[in-house]
Amino acid sequence: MMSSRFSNPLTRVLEGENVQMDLPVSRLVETSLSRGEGALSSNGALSVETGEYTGRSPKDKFIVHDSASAEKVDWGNVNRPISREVFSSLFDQMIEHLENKEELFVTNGAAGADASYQLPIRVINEFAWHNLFARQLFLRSTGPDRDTGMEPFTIISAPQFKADPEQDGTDSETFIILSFEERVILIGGTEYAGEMKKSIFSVMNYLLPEQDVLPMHCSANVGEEGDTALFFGLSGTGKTTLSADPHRYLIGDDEHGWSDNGIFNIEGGCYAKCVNLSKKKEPQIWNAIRFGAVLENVHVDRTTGDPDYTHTDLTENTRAAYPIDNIPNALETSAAGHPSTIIFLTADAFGVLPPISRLTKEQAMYHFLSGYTSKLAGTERGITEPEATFSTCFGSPFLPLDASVYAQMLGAKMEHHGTQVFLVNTGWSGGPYGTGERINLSYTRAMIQAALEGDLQSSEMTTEPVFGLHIPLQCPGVPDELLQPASTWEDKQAYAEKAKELAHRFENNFLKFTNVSQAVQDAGPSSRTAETAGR
Ligand SMILES: Nc1ncnc2c1ncn2[C@@H]1O[C@H](COP(=O)(O)OP(=O)(O)O)[C@@H](O)[C@H]1O
Ligand SMILES: C=C(OP(=O)(O)O)C(=O)O
Ligand SMILES: [Mn+2]
Repeated sequence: MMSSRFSNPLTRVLEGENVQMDLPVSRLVETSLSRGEGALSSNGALSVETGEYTGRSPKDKFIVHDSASAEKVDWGNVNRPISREVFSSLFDQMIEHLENKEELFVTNGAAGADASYQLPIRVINEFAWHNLFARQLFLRSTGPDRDTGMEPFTIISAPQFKADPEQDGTDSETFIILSFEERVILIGGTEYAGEMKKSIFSVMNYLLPEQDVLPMHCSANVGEEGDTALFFGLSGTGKTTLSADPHRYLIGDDEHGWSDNGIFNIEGGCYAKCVNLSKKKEPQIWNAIRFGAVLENVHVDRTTGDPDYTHTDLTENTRAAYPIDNIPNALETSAAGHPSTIIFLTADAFGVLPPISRLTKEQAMYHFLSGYTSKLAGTERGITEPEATFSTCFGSPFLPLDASVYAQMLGAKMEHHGTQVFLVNTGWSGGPYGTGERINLSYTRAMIQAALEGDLQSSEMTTEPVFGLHIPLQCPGVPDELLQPASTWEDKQAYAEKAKELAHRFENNFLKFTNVSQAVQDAGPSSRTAETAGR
């Protein structure tokens, strides 16, 4: 197996007397509490605060530029190169930092529920609650029969270690650095636990395509008939919420692989947004937050210990992390057959996309490449209100390779398996963000149910003129007028203008895709049509 010049200091750290290896959940909770890292809330979950960083720091994320990555990575604003020297110096400093700690917490886990594609991972933390998070979010002990002899990918997360940008060559005191050559991820300066989860996702996005498996930023569930559904979407668009469906079996809430055998979950837990969480609207998630779960930056009443999900005083990006089996109908195998339906979730802050529309094969490719949505407040540093963005494959912050790699794989698989695709707007309607309203969750659920149960197949469709989207005239449980975006806007002229503006954005964004067939290019909106419609 690979022997790296870094493995020795790592082995030294792991053999240190300060290491607490693979503590069970109850001990990790106890230890977090006794170290004063958090408090128990009345539902039994451990509640913690992460200080200044309450969302991801994409601008502080780097990939080491080395012989392994040089030719493979799609370098740019998302995948920013950093030298081996910078990595190696930070690595050495972090090792020293860890060796000086009174206690260290190490969890051995894995990513990828399908044994053929499983990656062993090891997480080294200075905080017990981070180790609890890792234990709950990643796949748990792989067991001796799964011991492939593969060197684990190691996360070293030491938020109290802060870089000195002048000396260390980072952009700030915070850094997330992935080295594919050394199979190490360094995280310093930030306590937001989502960095650990999403950096392993980036690793899987790098490794799986080599094995002919498509990694996907999507949730997944399966119905009684074995009908698998995937829900792609950028953060906050509803992957976790909509995949927790009492009528279907949950496979995973955020990251999956699609191989020739079907789909499998990459993780062992869920990471739900909690803002305005209500027992009535989201009972599965509400009930999943209990002992062993971690509440991150949720306001907890000091007297009663009750979480108050309406508070956003620390951040809008409040989170709950829990093992997937806290959801009653989670599938034990974490795997299912080839998807029959794919749903692209978009939170449209312009308020012009229909709440549900059916996509042709070409439109599906067009929208997958475009990845139009809004960044919602709080998930990334600096985002305070919904901001329109195009995020290729609905997950560009996590894709080390050129987007076309993933898009081509998806196209081929959808074609081969005859997967039907819908675009679902879980964002605004009746006007843009600020004027319109967020589409009611119960309506979104009804539309998705209809799509999955085949009720929209026979429904009559109308073609919306600007984006060429096919909108059902009717959907059980949803008022007809809500289905047609133009009819939800009082000011029709304003609607036409906004639609045109969004169409322009789509067109401008798509200019970068030069290698795409004419049919796919033609499947996008036409701002010329929009001009006519606006007159
Ligand atoms: N129509 C809707 N569809 C889905 N989610 C909605 C809708 N309206 C409001 N929400 C809220 O948006 C958030 C979606 O977050 P989540 O499911 O965690 O997203 P993701 O998993 O994609 O990051 C939840 O807080 C949910 O309550
Ligand atoms: C955890 C994140 O995303 P998601 O909501 O998609 O899980 C994130 O973007 O930090
Ligand atoms: Mn989620």
